[in-house]
Amino acid sequence: MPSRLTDAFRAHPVHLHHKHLDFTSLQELPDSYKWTQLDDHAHYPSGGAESVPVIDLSDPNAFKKIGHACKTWGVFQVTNHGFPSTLLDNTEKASKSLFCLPIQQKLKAARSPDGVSGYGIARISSFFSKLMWSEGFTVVGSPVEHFRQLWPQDYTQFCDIIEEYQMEMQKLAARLMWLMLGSLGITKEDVKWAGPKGDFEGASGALQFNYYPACPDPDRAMGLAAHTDSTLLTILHQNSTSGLQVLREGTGWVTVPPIPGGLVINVGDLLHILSNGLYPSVLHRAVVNRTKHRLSMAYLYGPPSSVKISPLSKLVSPSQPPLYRPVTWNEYLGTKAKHFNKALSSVRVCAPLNGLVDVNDHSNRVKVG
Ligand SMILES: O=C(O)CCC(=O)C(=O)O
Ligand SMILES: [Fe+2]
Repeated sequence: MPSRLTDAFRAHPVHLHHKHLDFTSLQELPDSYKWTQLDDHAHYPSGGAESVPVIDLSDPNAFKKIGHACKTWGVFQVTNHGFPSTLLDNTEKASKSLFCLPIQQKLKAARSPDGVSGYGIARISSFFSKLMWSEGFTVVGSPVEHFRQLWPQDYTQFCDIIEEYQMEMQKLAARLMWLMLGSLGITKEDVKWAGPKGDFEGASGALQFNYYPACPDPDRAMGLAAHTDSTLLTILHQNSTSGLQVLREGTGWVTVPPIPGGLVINVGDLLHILSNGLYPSVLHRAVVNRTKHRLSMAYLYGPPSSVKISPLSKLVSPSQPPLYRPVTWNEYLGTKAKHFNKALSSVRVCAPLNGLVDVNDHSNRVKVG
């Protein structure tokens, strides 16, 4: 499967040059990194009293709380999720040591224009005229090829950590899928592609490490511009520096504070489609910090490559017609590579019925070029 996901990216090359990545040499924010209000959603206020729900997975009411969080926020944090904490620590250490390598070393593992794995700037950079204050590393499938270039002597220990991380994340993602779908009344019979054991056997994930160095002028810089994820769901671990923000209708940007051992769960575009628009895929971004670096690790979870994702039949009725046409993950990634934040509207077949707001129509408020 990973090779199929790789194919989707190969079909939609992104030509980015990676030469701006030596942040350590920059004492001042260059103009090419200075974002204005027009470049993003800077005109939305930050703050507000509301906060993203935190849900303890050992709480007997977790199920109900997840459904409510998905409907009203499209994002929540989980604690007591059972993901091994030493594995989180070791993976964070591995990615920190990756980003701390000299730039020339990191560039040996640079992502090629038509590739998906490797080191480089955010793929969404091509939609913006300004550069983002971050660097990234993506792993799809085995990391061995790139890790050998980064750490010729001791790459195997890093590979072991990452492979275990992918395996554990896949298990947690399947569990979260059922909690999120179950809240909509969806059972294993309704999702044939979840496989006979209901463990989403053929599903797969990409691992995205993001590093945001301390920035001399954080108020004018942008770590990662506003976007939704092209996934079913995303599981994000962040280090102790805050920076992730989600856009809350009527409130503005809300910071998702790091909580020790907590994981952030986002509804992605494909779960939005599957839920026939009931769960919004949350618009989010990362801002940067003057004195502290920030690190995040996102597990981007998607369906098997052959599966067409469309609104689940239980969620469709004459009064709730399907809002989206069926798409595979690969097709959707292609649409995203072309239309970015307008991708969801481009696969929509039906306008929301009277009185229903299309929670994901960001097209009128996102500048994409
Ligand atoms: O760094 C973060 O908190 C956000 C990362 C993110 O949104 C992504 O990798 O898609
Ligand atoms: Fe994201």
